[in-house]
Amino acid sequence: MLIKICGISTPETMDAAVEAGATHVGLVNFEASPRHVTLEAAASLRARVPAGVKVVLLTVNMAPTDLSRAVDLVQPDVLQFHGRETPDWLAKLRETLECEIWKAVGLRDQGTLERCRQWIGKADRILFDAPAKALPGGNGEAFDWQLLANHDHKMDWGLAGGLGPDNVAEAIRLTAAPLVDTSSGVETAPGQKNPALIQSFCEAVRGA
Ligand SMILES: O=C(O)c1ccccc1NCC(=O)[C@H](O)[C@H](O)COP(=O)(O)O
Repeated sequence: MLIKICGISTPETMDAAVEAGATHVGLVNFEASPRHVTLEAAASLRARVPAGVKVVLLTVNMAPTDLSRAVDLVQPDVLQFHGRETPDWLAKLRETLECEIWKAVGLRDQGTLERCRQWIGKADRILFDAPAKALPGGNGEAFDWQLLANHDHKMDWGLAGGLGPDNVAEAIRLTAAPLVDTSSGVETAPGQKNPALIQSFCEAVRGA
């Protein structure tokens, strides 16, 4: 089971996520987010992460030149896109960059799920999240997990949106998600990650 702790912004919580057994750690580069880290700070946090744990850099509608600087500086294992990026652009990045390309999609209804087929062969993984609200992600809201129950997935995927230590086991049971992602659910306030909650989340996933 893959576990992503997203929106890490301090060395202490990065270390806590790694020690708790996260397989992926997320860094948000989006100024409107309470979890925003500059590319320089992201590079410094990235340097603490041991081989074997994948670093995910999140961007929203980043210009191609800025993206290339971000990749050079942070050297992420995964780029996660939360904006209006097109399938063709992501496919091109997938061909040219060495990192994995993930696309986050706000899952509103069955129609959204069907339109997600457009990412097959264009992205390495799709991350089903709650529909965007104030932020494109990290809003701490769950969507209707029943949409994914028994769904015939044609590409790698993950589940995000309002997951925390108390509900992640139920989410896994209902959806059989191979990867779960949390941000707000392991915080005591927006942007304030808590090591004990990170540990509880990882334990709840492993116990599911
Ligand atoms: O976390 C943010 O602030 C954020 C801002 C802009 C784009 C994406 C963002 N987060 C993306 C994530 O992968 C979150 O972990 C995911 O949306 C789940 O968040 P939450 O519901 O708070 O657990």
